[in-house]
Amino acid sequence: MGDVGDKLKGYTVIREGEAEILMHSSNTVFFNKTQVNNRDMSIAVLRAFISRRKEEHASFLNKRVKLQKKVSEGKTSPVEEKTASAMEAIEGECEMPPEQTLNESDATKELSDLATGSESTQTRELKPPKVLEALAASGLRALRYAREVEGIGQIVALDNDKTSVEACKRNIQFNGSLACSKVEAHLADARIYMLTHQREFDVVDVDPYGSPSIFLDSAVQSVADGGLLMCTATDLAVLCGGNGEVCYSKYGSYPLKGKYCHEMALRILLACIESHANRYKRYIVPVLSVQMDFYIRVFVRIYTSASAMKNTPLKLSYVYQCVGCDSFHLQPVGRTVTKNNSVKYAPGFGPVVPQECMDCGKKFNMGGPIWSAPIHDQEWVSSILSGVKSMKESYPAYEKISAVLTTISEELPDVPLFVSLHNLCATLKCTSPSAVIFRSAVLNAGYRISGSHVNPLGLKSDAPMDVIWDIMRCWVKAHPVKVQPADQSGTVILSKEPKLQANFARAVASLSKAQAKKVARFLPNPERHWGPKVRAGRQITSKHASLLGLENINGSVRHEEEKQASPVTPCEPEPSLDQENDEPDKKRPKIGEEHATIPSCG
Ligand SMILES: C[S@@+](CC[C@H](N)C(=O)[O-])C[C@H]1O[C@@H](n2cnc3c(N)ncnc32)[C@H](O)[C@@H]1O
Ligand SMILES: [Zn+2]
Repeated sequence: MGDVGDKLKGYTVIREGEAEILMHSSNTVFFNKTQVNNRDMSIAVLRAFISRRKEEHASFLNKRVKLQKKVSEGKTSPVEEKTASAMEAIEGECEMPPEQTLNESDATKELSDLATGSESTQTRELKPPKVLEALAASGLRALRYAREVEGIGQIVALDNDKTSVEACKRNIQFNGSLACSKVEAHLADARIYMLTHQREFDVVDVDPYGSPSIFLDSAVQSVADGGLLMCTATDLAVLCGGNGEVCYSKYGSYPLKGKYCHEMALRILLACIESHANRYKRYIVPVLSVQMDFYIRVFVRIYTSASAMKNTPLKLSYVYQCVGCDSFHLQPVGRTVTKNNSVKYAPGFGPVVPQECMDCGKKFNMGGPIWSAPIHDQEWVSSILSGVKSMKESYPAYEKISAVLTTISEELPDVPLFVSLHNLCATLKCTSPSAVIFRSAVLNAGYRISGSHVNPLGLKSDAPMDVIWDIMRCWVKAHPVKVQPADQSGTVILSKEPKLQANFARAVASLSKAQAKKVARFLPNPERHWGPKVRAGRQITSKHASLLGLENINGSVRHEEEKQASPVTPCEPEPSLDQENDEPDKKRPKIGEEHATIPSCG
């Protein structure tokens, strides 16, 4: 007992979910308790992945039995024969990637799926999923996966920091025999490890300090076919347009400042992962993409198919955003042309906008390319949400993650980005209609509308911008504004007569389901300073203190290091919570109109 007591001297035990870690008072290994939301959400997705994988495997076996029956009866078409032999080759663990054993042009999607299913779905026996936690720090996440996710297989936890790996090993021991049998920790550079373990992991988790960009190329190669890549980015200031060139150099896309910048950040990250995957004839299918607290996190499945990869340009778009009125328009990167039953790929027609904004006459900034296809799979979202609700007690961050998932479940899946009601009103300098009234006018005009999980004031709609402005013109007719200078965007917009007569009568569907059921959608932070932590081992400066709060840095400020660059540049959170009648925001400076240097989100 004395020995154990001595060994634990200077440590405190931190418990999250089922796992416990030892944290030394010197706190040299990274730990941020605010990431409980991130870890809970990942556990929820992992659970859904495991059950989905079982269903897919059962369906694969079923289809294969049917196909084999057809083969033995000699009733197969040429495509089915090829599929059957491809499946045999897969079972015989041939070296060739499955998609190369098929003639891609004539194999039907379903049959090709049968032949190219994930390695684990290809064999009779479904092995428990192997997980890589590429940037593990204390190992808390890996330990929670091991202890809380039923049916999980081996978990490899990596870190390139010796102290972190030692702490991780100690924590594995501390969590008992189950943890010891499932989790192993290694000192390694994650990039090299992933590159030398190609397609080996059913799940790869990348949770870095700041940007994941340097890990993406090897991460997409390390995921098995049909496997899941989970990836965090905390560099929101970069992704949200604080420094467009840096974003371009890291992610290959230009961000735009605006109320939708957090959703744009998610879409930039997805486009970037897709571009790395494409290099290896792979492509992504997003399952869930979330912005929470001070970071974004995406969950995507990765598949291999040279033919499916040709669809990538159809899933990407540039974004034209007006510098005057913030109207935005998507410019697809590619398109398809169908001729005599054959599909050909071509560059997108453009530009989709004239030189001057059709609404206010100002110029456009062009951002992107972004991922403009759906960022969530709504079937997955429902099953993750119902899984979370059925195991409420096992999620320490239940309230937060169920609120986020509920809002996501109501997002229009096929509408990228959104308008902000306050922003529209700020442009026109008018009072704001309530969200319910505005939603009603959009619905009454025959369009769809939903909220957005990234912004309580964001409204997603398939209504074109001219319809949105017509609705606002009609609103202003009933709620007049003071005369403004002639060159202002709002004045130009209001000088045109609306083509559409907006109907503001309350529409039945104008309340979101969550609002109707009075389910919380946006929760305040549980504590003050619920934000990012500095890199472990970094000297704390008073700059960090002002960013993170004294509590989060144990009060240890080193004043002489004031000039050192800050590793964290958190993006300001949106201020209001489900407020529908607030005054419009002050307009932010526009890129291209003024020299905006603040790394804010909008
Ligand atoms: C944000 S922390 C990870 C937190 C952890 N995932 C959790 O949930 O608590 C990032 C970790 O990545 C490690 N790291 C940074 N670069 C790395 C690399 N190239 N290879 C492996 N680990 C790396 C750092 O030492 C640090 O411990
Ligand atoms: Zn405009």
